[in-house]
Amino acid sequence: MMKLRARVIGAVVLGVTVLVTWILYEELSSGRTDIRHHHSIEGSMDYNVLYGHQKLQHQLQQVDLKSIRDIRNTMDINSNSQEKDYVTKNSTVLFDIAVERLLDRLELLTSFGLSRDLLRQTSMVILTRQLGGIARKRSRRLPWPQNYGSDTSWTNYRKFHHNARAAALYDPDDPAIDGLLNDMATKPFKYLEMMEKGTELKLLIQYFDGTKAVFKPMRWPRDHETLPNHFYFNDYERHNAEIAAFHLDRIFGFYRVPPVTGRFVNMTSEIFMLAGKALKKTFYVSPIGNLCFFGECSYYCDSRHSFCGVGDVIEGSLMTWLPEPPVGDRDRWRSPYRRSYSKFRKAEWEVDDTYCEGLLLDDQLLYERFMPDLIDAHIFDFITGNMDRHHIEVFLHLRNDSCPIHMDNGRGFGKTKVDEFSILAPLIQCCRIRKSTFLKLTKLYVGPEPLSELLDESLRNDPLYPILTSGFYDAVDRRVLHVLRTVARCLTNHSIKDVFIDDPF
Ligand SMILES: Nc1ncnc2c1ncn2[C@@H]1O[C@H](COP(=O)(O)OP(=O)(O)OP(=O)(O)O)[C@@H](O)[C@H]1O
Ligand SMILES: [Mn+2]
Repeated sequence: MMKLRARVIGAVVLGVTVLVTWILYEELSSGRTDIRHHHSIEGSMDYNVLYGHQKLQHQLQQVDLKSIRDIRNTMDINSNSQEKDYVTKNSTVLFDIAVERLLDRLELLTSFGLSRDLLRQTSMVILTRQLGGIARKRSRRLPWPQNYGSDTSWTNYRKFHHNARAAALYDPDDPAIDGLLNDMATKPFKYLEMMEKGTELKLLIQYFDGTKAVFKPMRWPRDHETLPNHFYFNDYERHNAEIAAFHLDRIFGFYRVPPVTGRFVNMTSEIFMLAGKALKKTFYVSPIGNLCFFGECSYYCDSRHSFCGVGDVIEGSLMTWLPEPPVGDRDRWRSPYRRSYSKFRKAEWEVDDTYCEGLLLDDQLLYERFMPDLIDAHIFDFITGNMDRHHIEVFLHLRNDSCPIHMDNGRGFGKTKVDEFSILAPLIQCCRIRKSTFLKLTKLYVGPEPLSELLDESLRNDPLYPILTSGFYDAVDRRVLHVLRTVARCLTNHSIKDVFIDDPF
C-alpha cells in the first residue's frame, strides 16, 4: 500500500516536473530570451538589458538543475547503480525536453542514422573508435626521414612521435600511449630547464631515455575556485586541469591533447639537484617549513608567484613534448574567436552576432576542417570551462589535414557552478557542429554512463587521483546538456542540412 502511494506521488511529481519544464522551455524558446542575442547586448553596456541577460543565464541554470534532473532515476532504470562508487551515486542523469524533441525529430529522419537505443547499447569506447576511425588511420604521418623506420626497441616517446597523424595525435589503442604515461610518471629525470615561452612557470624535463615533457607544478589546492572578480586572463593555471583535459579529450575521441600524467615530485632530489644556478637561487623554505621556488624569468618570477610543496614534495602535470622542428614545425593561427585580453575592450565576435557569417564566407582564412575543428575545440573548452584558447596550433607539414593540437588547457576546471556560455560563441553564432561530435554528445546524454562517470573511471588511472572535486562531475554533465540544448536551439531557425557537418572525422 505504502509502495503504491509512493509510486502515485512519484508519478505526480514527475508529471508536474515535465509540465514545468515544458512551460519554461516554451518561455525560453520564444525569441525574447534567445541566447544568440546576448553578445550584442553585452556590447551595448545597457545595464537593464545586461541584467536581463543575467536573468536568462539564471533561468537556464534553474531549468537544468531543478526540473529536469533524474528522470531516469525516478523511473528506476538505473536501480543497480547504487552498488557503484561515489560518482554514480551523486551523479544525475539529465533530461531535457528541447533535446528530446530534437532527437525525436532526427530519429524519424532515417537518412540521419540516429537511434537512441543503439547509442545506449554502444559503449563510448566503441563509438569513438568507429566515428572518424577510418579517416584517422588513413591520415598522414609527419615527414620522417626514410631511415627513421619503426622499431620495437624504440621508446614509447619515439613511437608516439612516429605514429602521430594529421587527424589525431595518437591512436587510443596504441599501447605506447599508456606506456608513455607510465614512463613520464615513474622514470627518473635527467635534466630540467625553465621553459621560455608562455606566461606561466613551466619546466622542460628530460628523461634518461630521451623522453621529454613539460612540467607544470601545482599552484592551487583542488578546491580553489577562480575568484569571481578575476578576469580570465588573470587566472592561474591548474596542473589538475591539464590532466583532466587530456582524459576528457581522449574520452571524446578527439585525440588532440598530447598525453598528460600527474606525478608527485621531490623538490630536492628531482628539481633542485638538477636545476641550473639561476633556478637553484629561487628555492627557499616557507614560514611553515615547506620548500618553495619561484623560477627564473623576467616578469612573473618572484616570491608572490611561488610554488610550494608539502614538505619537499610537489604535485605537477607532465605533458609529452611534441616532435621537434623541422619535422615537427607548427603553424600558429590566431583564433578568430580569441578574446580581447582587455578589461575595457570587447572582441569583434562579442559585439557582432553576424560575425560567423562573415567568417564562413572568407575562404581565404579557412581550410575545410578549420571551422568544425574550431567548434569542436570550443565545445571541449566549454565543458572544461577554459576561456583561454587564443591560438590554434597545427603541424606545419600536415597543414590543411592537421587537427588542432590542444596544448594549453591549464585554465579549465576553475569554476564548478558557472557555465561560461561565451565559450560556446562559435557554436551559438555559426550553428554548425560536426555530426560525429553531436553523436558523441548524444551518447553521453542518453547514457547509460554519464560523462562524469567515464571521466572518473579514466582519471582513476592517474597517480594524483582524485583529480577533480565532485562539483566538476556535475558541471561536465550539465555542460554536455547545454551544448545539446544549443544545437536544439539552432535547429529552430536553421535546417538539419546546415547545422550538421558530415565530414569523415
Ligand atoms: N608539450 C609541448 N610540446 C611542444 N611545445 C609545447 C608543449 N607545451 C607547450 N609548448 C609550447 O609552449 C607554448 C606555451 O605553452 P602553454 O600555452 O602551455 O604555456 P602558457 O604559459 O600557458 O602560455 P600562454 O600564456 O601563451 O597561454 C605553446 O604554445 C607551445 O608552443
Ligand atoms: Mn596558457
